[in-house]
Amino acid sequence: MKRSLSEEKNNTVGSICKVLIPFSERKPLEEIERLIVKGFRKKIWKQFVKAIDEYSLVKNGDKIAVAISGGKDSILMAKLFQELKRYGKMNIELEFIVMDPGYNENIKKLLIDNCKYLNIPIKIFESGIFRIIDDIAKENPCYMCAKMRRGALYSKAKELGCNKLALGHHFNDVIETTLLNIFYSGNFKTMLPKLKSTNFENIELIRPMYFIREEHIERFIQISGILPIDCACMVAAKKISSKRYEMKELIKKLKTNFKNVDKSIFSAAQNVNMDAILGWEKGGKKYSFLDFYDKE
Ligand SMILES: Nc1ncnc2c1ncn2[C@@H]1O[C@H](COP(=O)(O)OP(=O)(O)OP(=O)(O)O)[C@@H](O)[C@H]1O
Repeated sequence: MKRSLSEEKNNTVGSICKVLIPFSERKPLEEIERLIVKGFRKKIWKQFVKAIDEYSLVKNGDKIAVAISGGKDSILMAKLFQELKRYGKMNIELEFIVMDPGYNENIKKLLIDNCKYLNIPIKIFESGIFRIIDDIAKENPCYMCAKMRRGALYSKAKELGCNKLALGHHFNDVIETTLLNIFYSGNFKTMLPKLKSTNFENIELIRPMYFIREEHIERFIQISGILPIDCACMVAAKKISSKRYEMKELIKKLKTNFKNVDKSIFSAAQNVNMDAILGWEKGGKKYSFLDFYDKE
């Protein structure tokens, strides 16, 4: 029997969805903005600026589409970009884009209300992705959804004349992805801080929250009194998030014995020793250490 999307959501979303309960009423906007550049200067603001500098993510004249899902990460990212424009020396233009995949009314209302309160001028566009995925991608909904979502965001960014698309992935997303790839795909591949789109010319994807830790984002959101969207997926939230959740728990457990284990996982992608690796892929071509063994 075919279940409706709302039934599906009730059945799939549950224990792994972390709901962030605000510590207090929403703080006034000026206080929230001050919190970003003062209270969380070291843990959030400086990390944001560091990623931008270290990986040259933003340049003068950029027009950046800041992708907002309404979750904690992208809400903070939007505010960070506004602060960068306000205080930074860079001359950039910002567009805040929200793709509505078929959110239910309450979720959409919460998203719009949060952005209005935070003075984030969003442009919402509909994609109908949840419905399409529910109909055509029963086997691998998360993969299809992520692909379609990326496509929809790139298209909108291009339509608005942007040369960059910013996503709110953070430090924990990066190391969890690295582990997911090792454990479930048998490859060593991380999430990069920037990449050029192969399908959409002249547009670069950037991840300026690359160094920011999730715990600091959560704390900032809770102190600000914002109630972000959580688990808005209505199709298959549990499938991929449960694996990600597994990685989160594993890292947490490992940290009790070795507190820098997260840093090590992150650094591993910066320190790949090509003299001690069996095989690799570059530009779609596979190589083995044997290809070079007798030539050295
Ligand atoms: N519906 C959407 N509209 C616009 N951008 C989106 C949407 N969904 C995801 N994104 C972008 O992709 C990023 C990663 O998406 P993912 O679903 O993994 O989010 P997340 O880790 O839960 O982060 P967030 O807290 O921002 O939702 C988001 O931070 C956001 O920048």
